[in-house]
Amino acid sequence: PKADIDSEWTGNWTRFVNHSCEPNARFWPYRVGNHLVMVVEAVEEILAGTEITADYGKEYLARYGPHCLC
Ligand SMILES: C[S@@+](CC[C@H](N)C(=O)[O-])C[C@H]1O[C@@H](n2cnc3c(N)ncnc32)[C@H](O)[C@@H]1O
Repeated sequence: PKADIDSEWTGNWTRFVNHSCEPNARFWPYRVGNHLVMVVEAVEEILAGTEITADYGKEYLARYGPHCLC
């Protein structure tokens, strides 16, 4: 099943994760009991002060426009 998570109006710090074609983290779904949660998981060492980015995926970019700056 597919689900959309919209963080436009509420959320935590993860709502500020921007897209990158060379991301240092990824959105990764986990099921916790009956809940589907999305975690932000590092895919490489991220030094303090580095912007955390993730690949939004083709579907998002096709729908909302190419935000890719690389
Ligand atoms: C989840 S929000 C990310 C946080 C947002 N930049 C902010 O300051 O609230 C997603 C939105 O951020 C912007 N965005 C994300 N990645 C971007 C990028 N690489 N270049 C330009 N805009 C980006 C787009 O407007 C996108 O719809």
